[in-house]
Amino acid sequence: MTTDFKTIPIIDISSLVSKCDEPGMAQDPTVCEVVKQLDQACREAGFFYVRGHGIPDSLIKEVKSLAHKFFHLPYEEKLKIKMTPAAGYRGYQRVGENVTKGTPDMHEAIDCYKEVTPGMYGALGKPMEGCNQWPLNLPNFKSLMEEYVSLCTDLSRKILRGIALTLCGSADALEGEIGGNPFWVLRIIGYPDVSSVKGHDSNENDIGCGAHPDYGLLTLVNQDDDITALEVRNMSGEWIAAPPIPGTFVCNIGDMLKIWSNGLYDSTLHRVVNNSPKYRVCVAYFHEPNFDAAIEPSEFCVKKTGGTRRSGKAVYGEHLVSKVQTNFG
Ligand SMILES: N=C(N)NCCCC[C@H](N)C(=O)O
Ligand SMILES: O=C(O)CCC(=O)C(=O)O
Ligand SMILES: [Fe+2]
Repeated sequence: MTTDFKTIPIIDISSLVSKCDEPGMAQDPTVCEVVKQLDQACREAGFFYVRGHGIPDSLIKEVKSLAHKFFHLPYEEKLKIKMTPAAGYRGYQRVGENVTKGTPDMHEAIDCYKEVTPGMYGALGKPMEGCNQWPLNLPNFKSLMEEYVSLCTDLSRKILRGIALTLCGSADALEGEIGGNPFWVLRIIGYPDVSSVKGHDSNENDIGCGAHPDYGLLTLVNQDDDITALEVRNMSGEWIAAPPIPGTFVCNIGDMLKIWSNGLYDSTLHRVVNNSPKYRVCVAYFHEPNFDAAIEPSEFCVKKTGGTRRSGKAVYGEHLVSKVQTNFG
């Protein structure tokens, strides 16, 4: 459960990032301080900013700048990498094609997933089988995004070692069968500016992305620097802004970590409203469990939360496929 938080905490994770693979790191006072702050943020908001994460600012900026370049291409060009079920739901989706709770979202996006080869996970993985579709005439797009994914994967692994430490005293508890071979999702998202969305009298279409939780373990949001559009719902239902803070990622807990923590951490609802006169991009990296992991409340967290299991088992891949299939009608 979240609380009535009014702001989203900022955590400097530099000591966790530099020491999380050292033996004895669990006793290091600076690591313990980061871990304590992570725990508090995850309990109270399920959302936090990280600084001191070690991913170069130049790369973070370049990723957004290439995203802007792609979305500025003519529509026919973008359609060359159109997302289809046959392509494993990978590729470009136009504005309004993604649907949240029955309402079309006012965003366009490229969805990318870790590769799933034919037969890799049997029937479970079949809908996601395929290779990513990259823009053909932005030659460095693929290599830049792949480098970005690899750094985000490593950073998420480090943050999850801190979270595992606070939840059960052992840094590798979310590795192995849970997340030792993590699946990932990258969404490169563009939100039209307010004038192009509210072209006519209706304003029911002004939601860039409707209220939703994320699906996996941990999300890293890299958003445009000058527009506040992401909003997070607190316990009373108020929408708390998550404005861009240069040099940081916004991080949030997904459904699988909610289950594993037995609800101690919530996969907090959030939405995107771009009321700005500028086009906004966001590149969201989703760090997920192993595709075929069966996630259930961990013993430590059941004890911490009073002894009652608040959830049954969920297979991550099934959860993802059911979400993806309803996202596109
Ligand atoms: N992989 C993630 N988390 N994607 C988030 C997309 C959120 C919107 C989607 N239509 C939904 O309803 O979930
Ligand atoms: O655009 C953003 O800031 C967040 C996007 C988001 O929540 C998502 O794609 O899951
Ligand atoms: Fe999200």
